[in-house]
Amino acid sequence: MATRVPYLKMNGLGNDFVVLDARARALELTPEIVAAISSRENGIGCDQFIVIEPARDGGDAFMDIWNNDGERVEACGNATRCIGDLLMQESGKEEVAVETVAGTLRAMPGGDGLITVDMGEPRLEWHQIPLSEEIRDTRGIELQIGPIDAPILHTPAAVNMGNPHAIFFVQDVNAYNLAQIGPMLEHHPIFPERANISLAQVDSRTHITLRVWERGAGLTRACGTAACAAGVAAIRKRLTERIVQVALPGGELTIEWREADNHVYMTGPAELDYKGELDWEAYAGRSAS
Ligand SMILES: N[C@@H](CCC[C@H](N)C(=O)O)C(=O)O
Repeated sequence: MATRVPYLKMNGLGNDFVVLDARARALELTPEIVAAISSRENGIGCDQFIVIEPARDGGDAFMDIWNNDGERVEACGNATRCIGDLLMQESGKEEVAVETVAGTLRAMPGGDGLITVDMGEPRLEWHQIPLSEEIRDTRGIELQIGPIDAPILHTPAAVNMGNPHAIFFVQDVNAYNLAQIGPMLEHHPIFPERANISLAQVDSRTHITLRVWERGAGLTRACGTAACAAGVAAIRKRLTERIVQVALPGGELTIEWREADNHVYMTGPAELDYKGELDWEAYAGRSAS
């Protein structure tokens, strides 16, 4: 008999997730099953695959995160708002602690139906990003693509928000073919764990426009950790104030890097699209063949 596994389809600014709840029943996941369910061609389709597991360290739940290519990752800002919202609704609490491999993140109401997540401290040292060679100043690392004397893109900032990010500050984010250059930069040898690649356009001291090529997922409508990383990079370069609106193709996030605790706070929407059930054996069988 087929095993029907309930799932939720959620999104944060169009960055979409298949969410499974493994708190009551453990699920035997493999990269192949995750990739099969995440496929937009013959699966359910999502940018990231999220599994809610029992808490391991006194929080409200553990969030296991996979990219749609079937690789497990450390962080996802938009999914943290979604799971935080879910856990708050379920428990009636005003604040919840979402555990991830990168640390425990607090989620709370952000006003106007939005959710705020304390994303913790950005990591800025070259070995924390990580980079494959010692670079003292990660506000602009030595990396360029295109001709040596007329590079197309160069000197990105590097920030780790639980996961690795490179941010290229440009005049016009739409002037580049990110689908073409994103994969090259994601796999550049300077990033031993690969990297999420962003193009950031500073519109004013309180507004950034951002496009993101996500490691393991490609072009997405939004990336929460990239918005945090871009905010941090812009503030470090003294291009913006400590609170910025970051506009992504899917909508806007408010990013605040507080001086008081050195933490980055991200505020934005979390949406439940629908509830479904999937046939586990169909995906497990397909991925085995
Ligand atoms: N969409 C996410 C980031 C997901 C992980 C990323 N692709 C990686 O590989 O690090 C977000 O909202 O932060």
